[in-house]
Amino acid sequence: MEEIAVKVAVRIRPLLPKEILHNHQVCVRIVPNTQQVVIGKDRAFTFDFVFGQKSSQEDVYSACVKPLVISAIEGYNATVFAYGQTGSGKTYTIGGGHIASFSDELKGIIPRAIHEIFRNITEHHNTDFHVKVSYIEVYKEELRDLLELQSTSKDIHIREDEKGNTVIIGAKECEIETPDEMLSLLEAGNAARHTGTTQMNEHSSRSHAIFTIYLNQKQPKNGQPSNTDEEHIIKESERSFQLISSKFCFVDLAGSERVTKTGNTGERFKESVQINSGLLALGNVISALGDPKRKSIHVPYRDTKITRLLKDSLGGNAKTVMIACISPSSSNFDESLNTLKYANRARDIRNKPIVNYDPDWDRIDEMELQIKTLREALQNQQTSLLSRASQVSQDSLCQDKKRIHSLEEQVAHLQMESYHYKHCIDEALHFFWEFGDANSLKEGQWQKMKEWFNMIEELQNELPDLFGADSGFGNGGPDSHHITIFQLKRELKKCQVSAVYFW
Ligand SMILES: Nc1ncnc2c1ncn2[C@@H]1O[C@H](COP(=O)(O)OP(=O)(O)OP(=O)(O)O)[C@@H](O)[C@H]1O
Repeated sequence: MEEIAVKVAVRIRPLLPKEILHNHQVCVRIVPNTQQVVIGKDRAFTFDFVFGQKSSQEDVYSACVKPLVISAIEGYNATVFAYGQTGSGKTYTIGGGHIASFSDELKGIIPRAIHEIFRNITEHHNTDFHVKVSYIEVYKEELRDLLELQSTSKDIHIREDEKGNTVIIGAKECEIETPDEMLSLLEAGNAARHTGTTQMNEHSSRSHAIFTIYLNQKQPKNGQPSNTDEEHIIKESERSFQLISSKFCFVDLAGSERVTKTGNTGERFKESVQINSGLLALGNVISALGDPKRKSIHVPYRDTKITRLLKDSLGGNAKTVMIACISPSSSNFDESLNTLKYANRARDIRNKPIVNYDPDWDRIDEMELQIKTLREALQNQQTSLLSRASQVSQDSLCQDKKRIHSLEEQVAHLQMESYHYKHCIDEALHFFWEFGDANSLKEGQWQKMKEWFNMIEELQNELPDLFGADSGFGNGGPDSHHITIFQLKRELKKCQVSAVYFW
């Protein structure tokens, strides 16, 4: 996995009207055509990007943030965070505050990124995007949902998933369809954020704010042509997809401040203490991560909420840009020098960005494929069962035919035998009639003769077909044999018809 450094930009804001009024001197400058900032006479620092007093919002956005938007669309997590002394221009740069009152030119990073993200979404015809947004703040070490103000800090928790991603549980995630919807949530969240007036800044942010855009994309796996390409239309059920989930965090940190200088008392003083301790903890995390022996050093992420929230952005799997904001005024020399040192340490942090494929989706994809294969196997089995059954029916029909044929032969044989016996009986009968009248027979012989005649009569009644209905002992003969064969053929026909009906 490739390691890349956290990129650090420095932005020097212009002198403010009141600073000009008080004749403040400028103590910071940029060395032309370099990425160097010099503070005082000769303290020089090199950064990835440097922006002077004349740099526009668009300059900052397109150099530092636009590449991160592209990365987020590709599936990387991205973070941009603004750090600096109170009143140095963090909220202005990030795009907080009352954004609707700004002209397009003055709009900060978040509104620009929102438009860029939606522009990219409309260009990716092949991909289904689901966009969500959450907006929370850490105020006096408590989490607050800026999109659901009635929820309490106890409802929101910070967790880490199995991949080391920071997950905010319990914060409202709003589904978004258009850039305007997202901008109005940003505006509403900005308005709900804790701000206050201090001597250093009329609209000072008293909290760390994190605006997160979640991008879930369902896209065809590599190598599959687009369905907009008419020659390659693939059935939806046959396409295989991958799900990529990334997030883009925009972090506006509360400003570091010297309590003596701000003149804060009461609630503002308590806020200052919390803000400074959070930023100190963040400084410790940055120092630990930038330490060459960092693998053996404990990184104190768990010390504060803001360090826990930024864990995957600092030393994790995100692509991260830090924008250090400084005031040019010599009255803020010490704070600006501190910010430059702090920012310089952040350049040593190495992250390991990865594209966030959703393994659950891969499993679903795999299961869908298995179901498809099983369905096909089941269908094949049904077809082969049917053909086997029809083979069986053909076989049994053949067997029936054979059985009927052998029965026919048996019946013909019996018919011939019975015809032969009948012939013998007829012969015997004629012989007895010729033999003489009853008087020539003895009593016993006459009795036997009568019994014999009765037996022949009974047989005639029982087997009329054999003896023939119209004659004494009938003339059954070969005709009755044909009748039986005809009946058997009829039975055979019935068998054939019922076999065809059954299958
Ligand atoms: N690059 C800039 N160009 C013009 N004005 C700027 C610039 N940066 C900051 N300002 C102005 O400076 C003032 C302080 O800026 P901002 O509120 O953004 O500071 P901050 O660092 O967020 O302060 P805090 O930490 O107290 O919230 C604002 O009036 C803002 O409009």
